[in-house]
Amino acid sequence: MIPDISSPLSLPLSSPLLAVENLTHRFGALSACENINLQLYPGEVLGIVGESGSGKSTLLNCLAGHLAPSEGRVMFSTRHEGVVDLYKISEARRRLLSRTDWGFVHQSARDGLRANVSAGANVGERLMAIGARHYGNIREEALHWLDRVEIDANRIDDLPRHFSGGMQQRLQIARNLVTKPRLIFMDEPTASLDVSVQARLLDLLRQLVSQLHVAAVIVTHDLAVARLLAHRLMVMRQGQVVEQGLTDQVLDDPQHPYTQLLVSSVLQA
Ligand SMILES: Nc1ncnc2c1ncn2[C@@H]1O[C@H](COP(=O)(O)OP(=O)(O)OP(=O)(O)O)[C@@H](O)[C@H]1O
Repeated sequence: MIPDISSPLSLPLSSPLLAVENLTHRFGALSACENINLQLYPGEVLGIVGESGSGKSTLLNCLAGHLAPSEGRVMFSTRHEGVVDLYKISEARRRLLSRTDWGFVHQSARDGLRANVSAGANVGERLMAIGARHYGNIREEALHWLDRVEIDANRIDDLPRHFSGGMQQRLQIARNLVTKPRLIFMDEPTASLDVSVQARLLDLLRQLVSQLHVAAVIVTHDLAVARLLAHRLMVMRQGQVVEQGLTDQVLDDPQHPYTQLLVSSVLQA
């Protein structure tokens, strides 16, 4: 039988892009996340959900190379150099990987954009950081990405602060995708937006992730966001993973009492 390579279920046929082994991070005596194991395959979207303080952002920061775990390893399959242990390579190599192989979309555009340079420069400078030098090509590529995130070409020279919240998030996405990463981390990418703006951004994210076959780890407290974007879900509580599985399975037939509570509280809202 020919395997269906379009299905996320067939992804484990390739090797993982990211493999996390027994990861723990402590802040003093507090275990913010504990003994986490996960694998993420190319093109797969993993949602991490849980209430405030459950350890989602700590885990995301450990995965994205921002925060060294107290224990355990984060193995990443790089484009050119095989599998590396993220915290055994130099800070400079980790920084380069974060520009070439992955991206990070922050909850607040303030953390993910440079406020004092234009929209075009926000996108273009990521290309320059990986060696692009030809001004015409950089501007053309920036225009292409502004178009992909539905920002009008005549806004290319505007500063991000003159954009609406939704446009700023779309610009942040363009800035991240311009270097064609294979993995993108997102920390509550829609949480700061109005509901109608959220819907448009979610639709765009869903399209881009699937068209570009980019893997993603998305942290959200919003189960509707998780349902729309994630193939697989991990539910965290007090630093531990209490349940994981395919998104529809976890949300439609939650097994752990905590997940049942999360799902039922949304239904009641
Ligand atoms: N820099 C820090 N120093 C000390 N404790 C921290 C630090 N960052 C987070 N914590 C603690 O670690 C635990 C997990 O926090 P974390 O921010 O990862 O949770 P979260 O699920 O992302 O929450 P939220 O949804 O509110 O962002 C919390 O108890 C938090 O108070």
